[in-house]
Amino acid sequence: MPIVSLFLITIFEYGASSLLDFATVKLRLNIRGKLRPELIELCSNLDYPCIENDKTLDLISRVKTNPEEWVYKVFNDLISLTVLVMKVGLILGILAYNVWWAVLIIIAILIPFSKLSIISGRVNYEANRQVTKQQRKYLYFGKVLSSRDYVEERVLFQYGNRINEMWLDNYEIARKYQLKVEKKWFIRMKSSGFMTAGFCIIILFLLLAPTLNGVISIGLYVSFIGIIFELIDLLSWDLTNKIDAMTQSKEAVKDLNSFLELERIEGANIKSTAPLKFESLAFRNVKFKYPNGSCNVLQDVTFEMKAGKHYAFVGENGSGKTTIIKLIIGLYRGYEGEILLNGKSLKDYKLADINATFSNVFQDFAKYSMSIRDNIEIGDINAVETMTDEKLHQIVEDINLKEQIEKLDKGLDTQLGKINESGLDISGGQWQKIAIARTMVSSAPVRILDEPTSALDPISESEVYHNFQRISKEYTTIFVTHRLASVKEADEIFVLEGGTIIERGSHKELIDKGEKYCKMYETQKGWYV
Ligand SMILES: Nc1ncnc2c1ncn2[C@@H]1O[C@H](COP(=O)(O)OP(=O)(O)OP(=O)(O)O)[C@@H](O)[C@H]1O
Repeated sequence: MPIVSLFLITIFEYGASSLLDFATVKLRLNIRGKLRPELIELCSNLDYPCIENDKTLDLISRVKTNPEEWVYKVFNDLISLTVLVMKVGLILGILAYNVWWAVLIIIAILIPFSKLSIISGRVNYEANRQVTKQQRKYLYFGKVLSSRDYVEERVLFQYGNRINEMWLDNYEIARKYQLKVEKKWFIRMKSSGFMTAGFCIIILFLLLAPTLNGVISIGLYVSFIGIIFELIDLLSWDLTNKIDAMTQSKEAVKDLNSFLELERIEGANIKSTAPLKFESLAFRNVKFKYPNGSCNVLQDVTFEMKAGKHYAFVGENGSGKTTIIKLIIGLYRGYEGEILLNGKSLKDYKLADINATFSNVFQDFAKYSMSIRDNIEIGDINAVETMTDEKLHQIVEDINLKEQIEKLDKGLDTQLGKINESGLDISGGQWQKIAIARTMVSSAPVRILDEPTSALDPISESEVYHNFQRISKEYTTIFVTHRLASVKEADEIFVLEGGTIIERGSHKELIDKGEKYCKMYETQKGWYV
């Protein structure tokens, strides 16, 4: 019987541990499969100011680094802690049955040490938070040193050593901080372990007297020695360690909750399929300060735009042109004053409606490592299925890219960027033309181009402008530009300075006025004469 039992137990032990390994792998994969896609979707719905905020960025980066590990750890730590508590409880129970006062002493020691472990877990996770902050910096410098986006300047300026130093500085701060916290943690844990061991040994000494007096038998005393040493092992390291790990996991889950509570945009990633009929857009005494900024970058901005007209914002660097565009397309809602779309506050519109009303090309437009076709089609995400080659060919002709695309073996299906092996690397100006094409493909009634032709050669620039204006006749257009020659045709030009509109009118009116705009225009004209 004993041999058969031993055999069965061995088989069970082996089978159970293999089963547990399998279940663990499956659980991990399941958590990953559920959590990752949801996190990615939640990230893409984040309100724009959240993405610009330093603290939120750190939170996102912590949450995105192995979130499934933390969730799995909480589950795993909870099970191991339960097993440990049961073990300790059983040993204490045996001890209590024989010498109840020893158990009271042990419990009295356990309470402060458990608290210490909880504090230590929090400190450790806080260290993790600090390290992520530093990590974001050194990862950035690492990217500057290795990414191909920086390669030309890296070679030209030979700044490798300097950036390497910056990388090392930030890396060292993170490393030293972590080391300091881990040292403290080790000393704290070890000393509490030694103290627990000390107290347990004192109990053994105290039990000597009743043993010598015959109250406790020698056999029982010997088994107490075994039990107490087992307890020392569990209490001095395992239990405190587990409580610490559990607290860290709890903090990570708190982070996950804070991430879930971040402000999100209802209906982000959705574009209304039926764009609004655009009638007017008005700014009334709009003042605006960036969430992380110290002062207003827009001061009492007031203007009105009507459907079918062409408008332009001009002004020096930093005067607030792009900020106005960001407010128009609903990226920020924390402004003073009023922004009215068709007479109704912009804040009362769903983002899906705003998205369908405005299409724009930003100065720092994105370069997608996808085919030329996909790069253009995402400009009207609702019409991807119905987009015809004819329409796409017309657009590439309008942006002066037809000839170059025709020379490519795969034409519109040529992959751009470097993530594909056969990806084509195109020039800055060509990327810019593709970004402009995204606006042209869109059915939004208002088209915004923010500094759209900075990388274009003069011939392309004039052709793109000419074509853009020709095909945008029934649209309302808003240009932000430094090239004043390109805004001559605009119905109304707004001249910005220090976040305020200082002049407005047609090109002719502003030239006749002879003030800021006129001076800027004359200066630019002087370059060519
Ligand atoms: N995300 C931001 N957070 C804080 N301040 C910002 C942010 N973006 C811009 N600013 C500040 O707002 C002011 C206006 O910037 P904006 O980009 O609107 O100027 P701009 O007229 O478009 O300039 P440019 O002609 O150089 O493109 C600047 O002083 C800038 O430093």
